[in-house]
Amino acid sequence: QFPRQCVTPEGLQSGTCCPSPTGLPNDECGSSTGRGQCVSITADRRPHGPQYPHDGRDDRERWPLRFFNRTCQCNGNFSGFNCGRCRHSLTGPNCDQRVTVVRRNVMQMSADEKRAFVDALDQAKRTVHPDLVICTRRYQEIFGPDGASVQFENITIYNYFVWTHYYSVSKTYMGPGQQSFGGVDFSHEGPGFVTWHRYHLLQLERDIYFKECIGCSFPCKYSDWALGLSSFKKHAKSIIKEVHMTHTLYVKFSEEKQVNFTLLTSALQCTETNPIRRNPAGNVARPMVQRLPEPQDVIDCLELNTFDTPPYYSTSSQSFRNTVEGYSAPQGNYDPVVRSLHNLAHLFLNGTGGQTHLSPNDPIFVLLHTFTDAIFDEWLQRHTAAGTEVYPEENAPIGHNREFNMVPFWPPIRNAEMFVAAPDNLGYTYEVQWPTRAYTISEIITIAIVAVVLVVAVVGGVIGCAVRARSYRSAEGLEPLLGEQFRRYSEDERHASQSVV
Ligand SMILES: O=C1C=c2cc(C(=O)O)[nH]c2=CC1=O
Repeated sequence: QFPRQCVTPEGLQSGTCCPSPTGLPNDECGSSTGRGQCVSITADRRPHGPQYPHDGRDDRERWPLRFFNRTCQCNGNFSGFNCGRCRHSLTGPNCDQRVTVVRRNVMQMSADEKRAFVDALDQAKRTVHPDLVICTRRYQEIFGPDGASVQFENITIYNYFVWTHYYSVSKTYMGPGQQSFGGVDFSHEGPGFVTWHRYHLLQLERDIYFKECIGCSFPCKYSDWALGLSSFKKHAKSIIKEVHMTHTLYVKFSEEKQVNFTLLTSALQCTETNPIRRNPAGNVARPMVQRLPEPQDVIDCLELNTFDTPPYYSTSSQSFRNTVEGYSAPQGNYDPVVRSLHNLAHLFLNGTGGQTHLSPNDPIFVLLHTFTDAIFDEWLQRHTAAGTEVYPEENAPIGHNREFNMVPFWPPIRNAEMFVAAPDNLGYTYEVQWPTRAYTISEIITIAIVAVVLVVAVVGGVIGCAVRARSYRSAEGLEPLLGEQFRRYSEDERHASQSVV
């Protein structure tokens, strides 16, 4: 997960990763054209949350300081490890043209559109990442046995997407003969969950966009996993088939026991014959996960006002983040036996997609997480003003994830993409029909009573008016309008009707 140009023995020893986007000398971070400059990284030094009782044992803490302490800081609309790219939603040589893609429901796409989506993922599975390589060992061993053969590997674009998730959830290696620590992972069960995964999808979208399709776009697609089991059964086969990538259905990084070795990835040992497994609704040992979330669950979760709550963990109650992640009931109350929303959708798949260290191997992950992100997007629109930071820095909780996210958009590394701001600057929008809340029994009774009262009042009023009009007409009808017999008001009546000033 580092730029290929930076992982030379000299580059690692210098601690500086500031490549030039043009390849020209004296142009680190595109400084000659004002794109960016090479700066020292300041990582957040506040203590980790209590869920992670270690300090300095894991390369991922205060990322990426273990590897590099100087990187590019890009100016204005520029972005990327060398400031050679544009920020999300911008394109063109000067990064001043806005592009917005629409992330659509895969079930509403034509056969040709679906094929194009699957083909793009398939290409991504087979195309070596143009810029990034992965680090296959822990830092102590990064220079190799001879001190000069650095331990990095090429990886394809899709497998890089799998890898970043895998790396983020890996246990902390505590040393030979000691049990690895798995009490937290670095991308789930904490405030960074939705933002980490948002960036994860953006990264795939942008890598495919740049590699495959310069000048066009590759928006992620979603599938609505909150249909409930009965609707899902109607659509499930096609949902699952949509992303059936025939020649690439194998699992990378499959060995969880890797945590006991210093080798980080078993991909190197893993053959491409290890198939992706799916058995939706098939976990008979755990009936609770044989169902899918319901539309009402999404409605309830979107009503929670607070983004996250203490202890900023999988035990938080009344936290939108913990609820959409699926460790709380959809109404927000934490219950250790509950699995809902995103977690339930994963576990429902009952196979590769249900195991955190494997799940992105199954490309249905993209559809599942794009819908999770759509819920986050809707929550932001309903609960924050445009431009609001979900956590302004001074209010940011010190949860375990806050300290060491794997991607630099959340502390520790500050750059323009760090905070999740208004959705309109991310370059995509969603096309989702959000379910609306069904009325409760008491609301239905109240509405019925009010309706009956109104009807009675209106009907009564109409009848009353009609009767009065009739009697008036019958009385008046007897009198000529302008005849001698025209009825006069009595003197008393006339006085009574005069206003007193
Ligand atoms: O891939 C994932 C698999 C998960 C399983 C659970 C669970 O609640 O047991 N949660 C998961 C999150 C994932 O991202």
